[in-house]
Amino acid sequence: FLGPLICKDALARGRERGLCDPALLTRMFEEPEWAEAAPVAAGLGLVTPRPRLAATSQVKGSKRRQLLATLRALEAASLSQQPPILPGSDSEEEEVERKKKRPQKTLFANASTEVGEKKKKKCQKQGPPRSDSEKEEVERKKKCHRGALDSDSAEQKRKRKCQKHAPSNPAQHLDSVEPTGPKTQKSGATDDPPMPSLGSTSPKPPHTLNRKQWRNRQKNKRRHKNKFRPPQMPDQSPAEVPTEETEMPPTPKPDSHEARAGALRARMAQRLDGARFRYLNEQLYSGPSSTAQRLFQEDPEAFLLYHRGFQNQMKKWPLQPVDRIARDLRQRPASLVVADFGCGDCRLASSIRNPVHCFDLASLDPRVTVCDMAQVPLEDESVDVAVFCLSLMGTNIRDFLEEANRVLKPGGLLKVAEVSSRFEDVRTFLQAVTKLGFKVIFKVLPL
Ligand SMILES: C[S@@+](CC[C@H](N)C(=O)[O-])C[C@H]1O[C@@H](n2cnc3c(N)ncnc32)[C@H](O)[C@@H]1O
Repeated sequence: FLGPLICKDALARGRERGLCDPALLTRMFEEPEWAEAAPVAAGLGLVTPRPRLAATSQVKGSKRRQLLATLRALEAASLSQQPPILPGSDSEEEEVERKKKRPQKTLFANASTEVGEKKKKKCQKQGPPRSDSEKEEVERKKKCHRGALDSDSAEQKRKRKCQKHAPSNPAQHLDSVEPTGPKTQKSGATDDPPMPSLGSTSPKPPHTLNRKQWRNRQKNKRRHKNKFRPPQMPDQSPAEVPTEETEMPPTPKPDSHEARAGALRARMAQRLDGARFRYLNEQLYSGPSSTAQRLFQEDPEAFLLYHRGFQNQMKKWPLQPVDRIARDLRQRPASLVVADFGCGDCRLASSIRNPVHCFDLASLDPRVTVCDMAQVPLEDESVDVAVFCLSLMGTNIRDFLEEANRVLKPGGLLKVAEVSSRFEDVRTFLQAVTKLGFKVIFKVLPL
């Protein structure tokens, strides 16, 4: 920053023109990283997610194809075996019939075909020798079923989970558990004969294979959903897998996805604000102050946006020029009247005890007098200190300096703070200011 303190020379108030050429001034805020920020953000936001989505859908597609192939193989195996059903065989159909007698367990068992399979296998291992009596068979199966349930705590947990979710879609469970009505070995053998499980050798009538197919299909659907279907990216309609929707617990993935999306949106919004700030900044520097005044009058939002961007930039600076000016002024009498040209949010007025006239193109604070600082509503020779802190914008800065010269008392102080890149040649600028009637007391470069 350049911080010249320029003392007004009362004898040199001739206001010689043409010596403070705006062409000598370059623009603020042209640091390369500012210009590069927006493209970097666009790359992050638009390019990155695409390959990730494509890869996910490919994996899902291949897994689904694998599952379908497995399903077809299972169905083909069942059809080709067509084992004869034996009285008292421990088939899945019988398992279903037992489940029907105990509604809660039935709900569980049918909510998870995988669990049903495990139970059936345990029954086959643990169950007593088969009896010719249907009653004994039923009793044996009940015992077996209970034993399986008691011995597998993980299974019970799953059961409870399924029972918990069951009411959310009772129709599905009803359809799954009791497609043919009440369950007994007899009824299963007549109306809807039991089907052999995958590992079972129990003979089954051919016409019951459809049921087996149906069960396998349900099981594979559940497996597919539980293992491969991320909840945040459903690829099946609810009608296809109604129970799975209730079985799937919310995972942190959707939340983190939402959080990432939110953060990305915030970043993009911030980048967009930055781009709009740079655009407005360019407008302020590249035209006369009257154009800037019109811009903010027609679009007050633009002024807010400009200052939001300015504040964001200021946060990155190690030193706020306005704070440096305030510090200097605090070492002077508080009775000095100050005029802050381009005051922004009145930070200077808030930092010192002096009376401060605040001027800006729009108002961020009640203390601001909205005007073009090329013409401020002050009497000639009415202020002790005129301040331009990062506000020498526009192509008519000579007008601003002449206005400051007008309102300053003889011997008053003109304080200017600018980024050094604003000036193509600082010495030339100071010479021009001198010819306007000021005497350079000191300058700090950089600040
Ligand atoms: C970069 S900001 C600096 C604000 C404040 N001086 C600071 O240092 O925090 C520049 C300010 O000058 C104001 N400004 C620029 N040209 C102006 C003009 N012709 N008349 C009044 N204010 C102007 C802008 O609106 C803006 O608020």
